[in-house]
Amino acid sequence: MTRLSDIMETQDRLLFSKLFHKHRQVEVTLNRSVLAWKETEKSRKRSSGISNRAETAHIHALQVCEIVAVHTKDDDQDNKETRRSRAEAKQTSRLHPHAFTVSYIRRTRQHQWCCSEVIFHSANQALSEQWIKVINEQLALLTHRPKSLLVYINPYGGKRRGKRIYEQKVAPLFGRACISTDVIVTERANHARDHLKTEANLDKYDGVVCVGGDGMFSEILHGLISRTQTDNGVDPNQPDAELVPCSVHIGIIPAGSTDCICFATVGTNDPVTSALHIIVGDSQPMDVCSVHHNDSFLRYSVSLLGYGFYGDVLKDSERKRWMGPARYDLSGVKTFLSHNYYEGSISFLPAENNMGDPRDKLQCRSGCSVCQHKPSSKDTQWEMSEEKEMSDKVGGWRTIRGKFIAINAASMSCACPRSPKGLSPSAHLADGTTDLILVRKCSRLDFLTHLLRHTNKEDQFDHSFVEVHRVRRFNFQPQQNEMHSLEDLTETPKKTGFRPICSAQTNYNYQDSHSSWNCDGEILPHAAIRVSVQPQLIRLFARGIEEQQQSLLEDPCTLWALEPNTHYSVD
Ligand SMILES: Nc1ncnc2c1ncn2[C@@H]1O[C@H](COP(=O)(O)OP(=O)(O)OP(=O)(O)O)[C@@H](O)[C@H]1O
Repeated sequence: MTRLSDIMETQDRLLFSKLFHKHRQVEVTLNRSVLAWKETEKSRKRSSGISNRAETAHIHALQVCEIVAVHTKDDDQDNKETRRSRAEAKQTSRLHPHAFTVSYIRRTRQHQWCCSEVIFHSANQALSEQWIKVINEQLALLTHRPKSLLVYINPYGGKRRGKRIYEQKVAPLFGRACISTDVIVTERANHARDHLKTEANLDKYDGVVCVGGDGMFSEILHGLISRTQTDNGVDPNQPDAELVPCSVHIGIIPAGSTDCICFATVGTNDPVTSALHIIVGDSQPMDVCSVHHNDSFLRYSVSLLGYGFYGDVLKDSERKRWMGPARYDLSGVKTFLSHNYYEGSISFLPAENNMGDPRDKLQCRSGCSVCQHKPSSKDTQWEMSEEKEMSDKVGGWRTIRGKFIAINAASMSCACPRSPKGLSPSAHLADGTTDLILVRKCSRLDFLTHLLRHTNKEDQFDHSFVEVHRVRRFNFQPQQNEMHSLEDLTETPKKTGFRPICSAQTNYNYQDSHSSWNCDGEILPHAAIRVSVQPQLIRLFARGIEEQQQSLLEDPCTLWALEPNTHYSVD
């Protein structure tokens, strides 16, 4: 941890002045990293012996990189104050009429951020203007901050509030941070994807922002990746092609009914928090799985690829769209009771041992060390050798044939408010791997126990019928023409009391005998697929989920260690 005092002492002061804040005189210091102010009046009183905590100073500080903007104070800002403080404010304004406002990020709760303000007054106009100029010069050095954004709004996502959310909560913040925007309100599904693919002049923008849910994010993802490959002459139909990373960042303003990608990368679904991550130019790399059937490209996935249980739930729920979000619950129960398993063969290229393990309890957090590991030349050779090996040989591809209730590939934890740990609690956003979870056929009760463990603290992989592998690639080939209900397994069928709602079929055809792949909420048209993780193919305006320390919530400036007899805080 860096101490605030170290930063204050080691970095050269850019500016130091006595200004007024909340009607008190304060000593304000700016250096490259920190803006800090100390109440001089308070410390004078104390040092005159009135308080026995004579040495105590109350220092407020904020990081320059978390300043949103600085500008001349608006006249109506004083109106927010109480009657008494309004009178004091009037007096301060009379004596020190020149003021500037610093807008900055304040952490509230549950990973949420808000935009707060601190106002400094001065009697001297030139001094006030100098402060604005020098702080702006420091902000201009933060070159990773976006200046120009292309925004797509899905007006029909979630509760149809996308446009209002953007106009009321996000646009004013972008305006304050002097970010210019071109806004497109979509007129049909795939409007944003097609516009990005062919028309958008991406050279003009530092980022693309989507206002909507996961479906809308997926449109932006597909449009941007496709455009980048076309511009670089890469054929996305080649399953082994190494895709070119997108140079433009993606921002997500959550306004859908499912906002899992936002939740997984920011830790909360709050439009203001997301807007602030965009403004400060946060950058979170993210792996993307490319999914192929033979030599044709199907889709990209960043969160969950699920065959069997999750595929069946999605397929069934699509028929019940009229029910709204409740359809997922009904289809979940129905699919659980149907208790189908599917036979097939899965081969995969395991990640190297130094890439961690899905059960190591190391969660992917902001600045994750696992995601910062760059593939070594050995890793690369390993990948190159993959086509030669289709055996069970240790160190190369492995093949498992069997009967599975579910096959899931989680490229991130897939945590959401309903399943706080997610499908694979230790999956990483950007380590170049996906966690392949195989749930073999088992009893209903066993499967229920496994499912329930997604909602509590128990290890959902600690079952004899579940195995999990961290992999770089995998292929799935379904067994032809077979589908069973587990009811049919015993030679003399037992009455379990659970009659399948969908009765087991006797006349099989291809469509009915296979499950479907649920690819980030979309059904894939083929069961036989090849999946390749494309490491860090995109970057989001996010920083991953920050570790939350209680002290940090109470006082964001405890980012730095506290000094004895000195209080550091942010208003
Ligand atoms: N103008 C539009 N009209 C109709 N559909 C649109 C429009 N713009 C985008 N879409 C589509 O709407 C779908 C759902 O949007 P979005 O993800 O924003 O909301 P959502 O409520 O989370 O949706 P869902 O829960 O159904 O995934 C997306 O797949 C997107 O392609």
